[in-house]
Amino acid sequence: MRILAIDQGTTSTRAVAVEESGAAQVLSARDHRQSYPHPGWVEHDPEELLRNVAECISAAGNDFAVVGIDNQGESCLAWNRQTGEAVSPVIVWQDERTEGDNDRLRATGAEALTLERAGLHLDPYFSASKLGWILRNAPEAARLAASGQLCLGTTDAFFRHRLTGRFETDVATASRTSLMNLATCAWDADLCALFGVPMECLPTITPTCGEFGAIAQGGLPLTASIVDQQAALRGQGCSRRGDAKITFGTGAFVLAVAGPEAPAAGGGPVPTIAWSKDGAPPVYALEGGVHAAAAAVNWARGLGLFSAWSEIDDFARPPAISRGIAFVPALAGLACPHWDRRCKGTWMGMGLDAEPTDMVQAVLEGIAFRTAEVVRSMDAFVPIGQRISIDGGMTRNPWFCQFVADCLGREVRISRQAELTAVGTAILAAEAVGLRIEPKAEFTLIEPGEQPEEWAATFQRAVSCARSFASP
Ligand SMILES: O=P(O)(O)OC[C@H](O)CO
Repeated sequence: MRILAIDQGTTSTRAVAVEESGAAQVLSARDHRQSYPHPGWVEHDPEELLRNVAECISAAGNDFAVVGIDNQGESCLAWNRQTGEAVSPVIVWQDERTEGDNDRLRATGAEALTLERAGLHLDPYFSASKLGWILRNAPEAARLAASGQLCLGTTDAFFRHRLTGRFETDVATASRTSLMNLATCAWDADLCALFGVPMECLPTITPTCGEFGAIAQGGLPLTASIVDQQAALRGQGCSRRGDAKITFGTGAFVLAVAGPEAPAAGGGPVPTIAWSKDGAPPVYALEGGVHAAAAAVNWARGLGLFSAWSEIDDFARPPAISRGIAFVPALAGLACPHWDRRCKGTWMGMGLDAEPTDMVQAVLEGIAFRTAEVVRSMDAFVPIGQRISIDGGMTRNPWFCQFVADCLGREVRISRQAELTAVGTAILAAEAVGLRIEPKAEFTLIEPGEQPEEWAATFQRAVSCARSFASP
């Protein structure tokens, strides 16, 4: 028995075959274009994403029991209900164009409503203000809305509509929009009105696994649909309250299982749905992200600060922070727990002796310090276990993993199992039809080393300086 997982992330789309043993093999992978049409705007071409998904499914063949698909979270778009044709670009989760809209809503006191109902504060990260923006700025979307022919949704709903003919989204992805009531798991009329999103344009909310129809090309049944971060949480085997994982991808996302009750919404870490099965109450999670992780490292490489990855998996000099050099990786704003969009990436403390290597070392350290800051902020809502599972491309860097463990003051566990996001998606897809995938529990454990307390304090000072530079 093999399950096909389609991992549609921020930078690429991959088809992964997952065996009963959890063994995962990447069958095909396609990158897509990132567009930055204005400062702070990030877009994808919906047809390119869909083509990549369809090509990945075709290339994989038909020798699978079922298919699951995971998506890039809050990224969203508008399309024509009749033709399925997109009438807006995909506005990506990193996009900041609705910062002013969110500020204006905050000034009216609307954040009390979003926190109470969706568990989310006002921020361009979540889909709602982006969908409202599309309706106000894409004339074709407004025309279709007037004639009852507009679909608004996250990328998963677009793929599912075009692939299976069913206009549906899953409850975990819906919990990232700020339009869904976190307690009832239904679209909320007041939230929709607040953001100017007509409720009738939104997809039907389904559990994360179930019978979601057959994929038009090839006829394989789609039985799971979920946000990639939640899929990774499942793939890491996190199931008890406090079990947590960090995926170091484009961004670094910490998710912790909260259990059958939604964690309190405080405007720092974000309560969210982890997954749900038909008929059963959902499992909640708590999330906090560092919005530029591998994106920051790639950016540093693009600047010419290093060329080969092997150059940054060990450093001759002691940590940059111990030498007074810090980098705040706020290249896409400073997310949890600050939610300060104006703050930008900032190096501090360099003298004439500073070298490119010091700057990259500070970038890696900054990502680790920020991640530890996120975990600390989550601890107050859901006590996080003493062992945290980590995955993602950056975990191939042993120096970085040790530094993360030191900053967290916790043991980190790196699975030898590859492709955990796809594995999590496949586990859910299999469960929907009564099949089981049981990955082997083989890990590398890294014990935390002692880290002088003043390093975290120095980093916090750097964060404060970066924030006050942005908003004096
Ligand atoms: O596609 P990734 O792996 O960068 O993850 C994106 C997150 O789900 C955004 O919240």
